[in-house]
Amino acid sequence: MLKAQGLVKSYGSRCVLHEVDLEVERGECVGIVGPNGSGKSTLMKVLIGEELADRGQVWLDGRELSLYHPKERAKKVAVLAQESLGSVPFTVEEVVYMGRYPYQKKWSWKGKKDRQIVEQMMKLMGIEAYRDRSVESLSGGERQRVAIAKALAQEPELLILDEPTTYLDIHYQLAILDLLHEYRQKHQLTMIMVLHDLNLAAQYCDRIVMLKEGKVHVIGRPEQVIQTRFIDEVFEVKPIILSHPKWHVPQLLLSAKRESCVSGECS
Ligand SMILES: Nc1ncnc2c1ncn2[C@@H]1O[C@H](COP(=O)(O)OP(=O)(O)OP(=O)(O)O)[C@@H](O)[C@H]1O
Repeated sequence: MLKAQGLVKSYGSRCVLHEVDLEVERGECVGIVGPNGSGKSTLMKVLIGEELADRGQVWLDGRELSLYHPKERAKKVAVLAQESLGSVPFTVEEVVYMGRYPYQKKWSWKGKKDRQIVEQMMKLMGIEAYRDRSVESLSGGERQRVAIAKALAQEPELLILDEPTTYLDIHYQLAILDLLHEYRQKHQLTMIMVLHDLNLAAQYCDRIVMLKEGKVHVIGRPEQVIQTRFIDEVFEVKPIILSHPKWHVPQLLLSAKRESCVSGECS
């Protein structure tokens, strides 16, 4: 579905992506993890053509990304950027309709299919009750669900999400990732998502790419990547790693550096 080869990107004299290669199969979910400033968002931007790489190439469905007309590309790829909606003076329903923009024809705006899909996505994300509310009046978590509904209304083949669980409480983190997982399986959707939470990445991603200073440090299945050694090398943290009792994927237990609390007294 997506192939990137030899991506190099600098801002001024600072190189933030060094020879990054990535291949993502159709229907696969790939997580991008790494410390702050390691180049995750920059990689996302290069993969969707929002930023141009200084070197290297990206192919989408076998065709070089730059050869796609923006509207044609938007039918294939939807993006949920960080803070993607910000404060916009539109209603929830209007924003979800914006996801249908790539399908807009001159004389047939808001056709039956557009209406059906917008309703379906609002229902899926549990935001129908807010349809007439201004997006500005929503909480961060509610706004995030509107942004995901808009992205899915695009009916993409590839969904790229930059920290989709930002602002979401633990209930909605799981609810949204479960919904996306289910939707992905039903529709053979390919997903690439930046996640800060390594435990969620291990549970929801088929493969994980761990970046360090703009380079791919390790790539593989969760059990190949979520290892104490790599986490120490990349994040400078030595976690305890356990196997999830239900899903048998690695899960991290972080240890505070201070002495632990014993019988309620913290030192
Ligand atoms: N437009 C820009 N101009 C200059 N430097 C930039 C620009 N965008 C990103 N950078 C720098 O590139 C580096 C990588 O940034 P990027 O946003 O890709 O990191 P990230 O891994 O997504 O970080 P975070 O986890 O904090 O979101 C950072 O040092 C950042 O300051």
